[in-house]
Amino acid sequence: MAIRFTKMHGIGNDFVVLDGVTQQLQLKPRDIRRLADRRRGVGCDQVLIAEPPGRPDVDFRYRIFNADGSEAGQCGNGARCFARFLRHRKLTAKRLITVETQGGLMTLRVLDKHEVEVDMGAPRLEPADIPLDRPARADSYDLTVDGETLRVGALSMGNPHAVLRVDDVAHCDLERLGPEIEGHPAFPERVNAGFAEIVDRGTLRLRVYERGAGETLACGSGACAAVVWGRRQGWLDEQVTVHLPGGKLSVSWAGDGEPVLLRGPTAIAFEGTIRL
Ligand SMILES: N[C@@H](CCC[C@H](N)C(=O)O)C(=O)O
Repeated sequence: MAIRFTKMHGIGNDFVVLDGVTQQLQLKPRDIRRLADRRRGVGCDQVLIAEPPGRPDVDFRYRIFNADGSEAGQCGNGARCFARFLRHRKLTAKRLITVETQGGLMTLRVLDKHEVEVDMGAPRLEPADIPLDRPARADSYDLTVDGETLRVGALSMGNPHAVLRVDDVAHCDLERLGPEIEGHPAFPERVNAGFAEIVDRGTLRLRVYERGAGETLACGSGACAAVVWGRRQGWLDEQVTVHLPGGKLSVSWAGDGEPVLLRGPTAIAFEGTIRL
């Protein structure tokens, strides 16, 4: 099977994006792993697929697969690239696009040639919605990792996130703690692990060890989760610039029950065909 693809990235979080509207695609987890393989395939953190919607009030179905072949409910950087891809491939001419994901509905707003803003919906804080194996909702949770107790925030942005506050993100223990938090038994569907340094009330530095992909250069939903947790702790204002290894994103959140807005650039790296 020969598949046309577009290789994109949002500040270095990279994607193989596929048109499953005009192309017949039936990909198995091993095909996703092959596409994502940086030596044997195209290489990416996530594979994104555009499909026809399952309901009339939505423009497209937006499917997200991690490099390890698992399917995810949300990808913020991917959503921005997805909007640009839909217009680039002439699948739509709209600037305001509604998509459905496993994690819920999202609105994508194309601001100019490169910049896209995504309405990520309201964060979900109940343990059952994350999912997190804890009997009651709390501001932070104790997580035992390697005999050490970590105090983390946990919430869902349509996908699960744990956020840990660190003093210096450049020298935090992400390589050791990232995989331990990702696979911690308290998170039955695994979790994305964010390491956040609060610089001031409007600035965060963040690194994310992503579920199913390892450390990425940026994670949009991770940036939103870190801002939500930081704001609920009283450390951050409504508008926050999040600095990630690959660049910066803008996140704004008015507070409980309100949607999180994520804004940043998108890039097309190259296009081609791969035989699976
Ligand atoms: N890179 C993403 C998140 C991708 C999915 C995540 N690894 C998961 O499994 O939930 C983003 O920009 O949000």
